[in-house]
Amino acid sequence: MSLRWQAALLDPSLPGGWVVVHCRQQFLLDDNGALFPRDWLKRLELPVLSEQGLGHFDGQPVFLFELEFPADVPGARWQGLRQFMQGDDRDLFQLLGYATQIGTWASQHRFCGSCGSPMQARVGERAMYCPACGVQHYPRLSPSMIVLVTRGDELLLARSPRFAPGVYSTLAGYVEPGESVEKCVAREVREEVGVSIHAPQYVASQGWPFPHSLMLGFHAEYAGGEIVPQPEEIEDARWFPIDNLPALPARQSIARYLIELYLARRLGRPEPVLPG
Ligand SMILES: NC(=O)c1ccc[n+]([C@@H]2O[C@H](COP(=O)([O-])OP(=O)(O)OC[C@H]3O[C@@H](n4cnc5c(N)ncnc54)[C@H](O)[C@@H]3O)[C@@H](O)[C@H]2O)c1
Ligand SMILES: [Mg+2]
Ligand SMILES: [Zn+2]
Repeated sequence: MSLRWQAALLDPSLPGGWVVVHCRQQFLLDDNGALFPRDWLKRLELPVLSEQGLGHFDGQPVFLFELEFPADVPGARWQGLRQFMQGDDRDLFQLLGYATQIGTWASQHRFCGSCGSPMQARVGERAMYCPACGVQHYPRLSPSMIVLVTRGDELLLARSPRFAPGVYSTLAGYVEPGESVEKCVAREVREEVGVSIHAPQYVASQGWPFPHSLMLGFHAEYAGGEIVPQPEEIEDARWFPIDNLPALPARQSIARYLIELYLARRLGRPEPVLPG
C-alpha cells in the first residue's frame, strides 16, 4: 500500500492544492513532474470536462482536471500512464492510476444513460447522479481474472498480439454476468488455449487502471488437453520450463508477481512482494 498517496473526497470548489491533468490515459508532465499548482493551471483555461478532488499526496490535496482533448501547455508535454508505470515512482503511479479511472468514469458519465439529462457529481460520495430520473453511477470496475497454469516445472504462458515483441504472460479475461470468478478462470483457459485445469487457487488481487480492471489472481494446475491458441486473441502459447522463460510482463503487474511467486516457491527463494 502506498503511504504517500491516499484517496479522499475533496470539494473541488475549494481553492489551492495540486492538480494532475488527464486525457485519454495520458498525463501532463513538465520538469517538476505531473503535479501542477492548481490555481496557476486554472488561469490557462484548459478544456476541462470534469474537475474532481482525488485525495492527498505527501499530505497535500490533489485534484484532477479531465480534459476534452490533450491541449498544449507551454513547457509541458503529455506522457502515457504505461510510461509512468515503468518509471521509478510507484506512489505517483498509484495516484495517476486512480486519477485515470476517476477521470475516465467522470467524462463518460456527464449525461444520463437512461434519460439523457446532464448528470451532477454527488456531494459526500464518489458518484454521478441524474436529478431528472434519479439514476446514480459509481466509478466503473471490471472484475477480471488472471491465472498462472503450471505443470510441474513448466509454465503455460501466452502472447496476445497487443504485447511488446517477445513478451509472454499469464492468461487473463473479464468475468461475465452470473459467473463465479473460478468458473471464469476455467472458461478463459479453455477458450484461450484449449486446456483444462484443476480447481484454481486464489492468490492475490490488484487494481489495474488499463482501463478499469480489478485483477483477481489465481494459480491452477494443468489437468488435460493440448494447447490450441484462440484465433485473434492468442498469437502463441507454450509450456516454458522454469529455467528457460521468455521475456515477462512489467515488474509492477500481478502477471509478473504470479510467475515470480511460483518460481520462488518452487526454487526455495524469498517470495516477491506484490506492488500496489
Ligand atoms: N495486471 C496484469 O498483470 C494484467 C495482465 C494481463 C491482463 N490484464 C488486464 O486484464 C483485463 C482482461 O484481460 P484481456 O484483455 O485478456 O480480457 P479478455 O480475454 O476477456 O479479452 C478482451 C476482450 O474482452 C472484451 N471486453 C473489453 N472490456 C470488457 C469488459 N469490461 N467486460 C467484458 N468484456 C470486455 C473486448 O472484446 C476485449 O477485446 C484487461 O484489463 C487487461 O489489461 C492485467
Ligand atoms: Mg484474455
Ligand atoms: Zn436520468
